[in-house]
Amino acid sequence: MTSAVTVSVVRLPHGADLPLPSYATAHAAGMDLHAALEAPVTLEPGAWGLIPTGLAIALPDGYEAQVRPRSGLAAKNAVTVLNAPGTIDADYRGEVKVILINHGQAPFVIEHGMRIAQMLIAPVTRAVWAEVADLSETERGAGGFGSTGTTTL
Ligand SMILES: O=c1ccn([C@H]2C[C@H](O)[C@@H](COP(=O)(O)OP(=O)(O)OP(=O)(O)O)O2)c(=O)[nH]1
Ligand SMILES: [Mg+2]
Repeated sequence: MTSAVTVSVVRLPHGADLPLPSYATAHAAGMDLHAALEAPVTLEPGAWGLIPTGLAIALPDGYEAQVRPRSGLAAKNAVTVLNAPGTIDADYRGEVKVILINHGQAPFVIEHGMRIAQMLIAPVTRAVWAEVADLSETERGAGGFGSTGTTTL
């Protein structure tokens, strides 16, 4: 059994009729987020929008929530999360919103209750700096951005 953390949640009035996000299968990593809309929203080709979920949450200290695309929307409609993965900070108390972009060639209509993205809860590691004059040497060194080539052989 995967461990679970308790996340406080408030359902805002415009999402009061929607179910809380839930895991679609026994071992799903993400909970699907629903659009909480007073009226349908149309994203024209190339357009993006901030889509409300009707939820405000309080994560435990040491955790974040990540807002990620749903592959079905991407594969079928070229609709994805513009800032993926979106970051929800543990100290954020505003409404969770999803920045959706329509990369497709047809308008995409978002209806109230539509499952538009998924949210993962993940532990956060914070860093402290150790400023030094030189970094340790490695085989890679400063090579990057394709320095190892692109062929499989
Ligand atoms: O997809 C997202 C991304 C962010 N947020 C909320 C929660 C997050 O804690 C807050 C700030 O997000 P971020 O740090 O990514 O945005 P910013 O542009 O740096 O804004 P800020 O200056 O408020 O940190 O906005 C969302 O609701 N959805
Ligand atoms: Mg920020």
